[in-house]
Amino acid sequence: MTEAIVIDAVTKRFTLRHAHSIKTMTVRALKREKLREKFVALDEVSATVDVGESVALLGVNGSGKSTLLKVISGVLPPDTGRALVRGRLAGLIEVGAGLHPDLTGRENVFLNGAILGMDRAETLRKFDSIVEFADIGKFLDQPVRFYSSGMFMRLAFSIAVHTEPDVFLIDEVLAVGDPLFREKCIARLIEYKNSGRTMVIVAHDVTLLRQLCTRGIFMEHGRVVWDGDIDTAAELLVTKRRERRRSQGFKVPPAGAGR
Ligand SMILES: Nc1ncnc2c1ncn2[C@@H]1O[C@H](COP(=O)(O)OP(=O)(O)OP(=O)(O)O)[C@@H](O)[C@H]1O
Repeated sequence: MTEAIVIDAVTKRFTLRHAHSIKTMTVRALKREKLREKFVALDEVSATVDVGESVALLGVNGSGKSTLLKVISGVLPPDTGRALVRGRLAGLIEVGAGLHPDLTGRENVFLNGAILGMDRAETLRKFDSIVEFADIGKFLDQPVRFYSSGMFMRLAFSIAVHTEPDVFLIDEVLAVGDPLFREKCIARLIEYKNSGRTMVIVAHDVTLLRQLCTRGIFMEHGRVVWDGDIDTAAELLVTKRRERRRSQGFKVPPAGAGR
């Protein structure tokens, strides 16, 4: 099998600042408390994804999923280790990622298309199809800053999927927008997957992840704790979420009672 993505011992640290004003800085300094500290968001993460695989990244909030996708996409450089991607890459990593707020929908199709590797001729050829799928109608010539979050996502998704990427990275974007469009995106992603391309998707919706992926990577505190079948990864997520809610003082129904 050829590898589409290689993640090799990736570590990423962030600096957390505890003081954001001179006043709190002074108070903390007088109390000899730290003004900042290093936080490890990814801790020696390694994994490979073969061409044609659809992989779900799961974990409770803050476990490092988005950071890992950003490193894979090249948006964020790792501190140590490396991530390699083979072929054309498209990432929907933050809502509206790649769209410029001051440009119109039409202009963004060309700009974002180019960023994602399409030349003008290819964008022109696909333009009508992109606009039709995005269903932004009369807003096409409005700056995208006036779009609703659903419209924003529809356009970003439509451009990205029309670039026919070899590797598609998707972070939570399907949580935005109306249910009909979501269904349309899911159908498109299933088509994409069946065409033998590679996808890594982050979502909190376990049913969706089961629909799209057979493999799940479960992350906790920036480490991979499970890399295997999606059902085990999904079970882990349900269990960890329950534990987290319980530790926060919420009453949690027993396992199996309405996930
Ligand atoms: N730019 C940043 N500066 C400082 N800390 C950051 C930054 N980006 C992420 N973090 C921290 O790194 C940790 C991992 O964040 P990340 O967004 O990767 O988690 P996640 O698993 O995707 O969470 P969620 O499910 O909430 O999206 C979090 O504790 C987050 O606060």
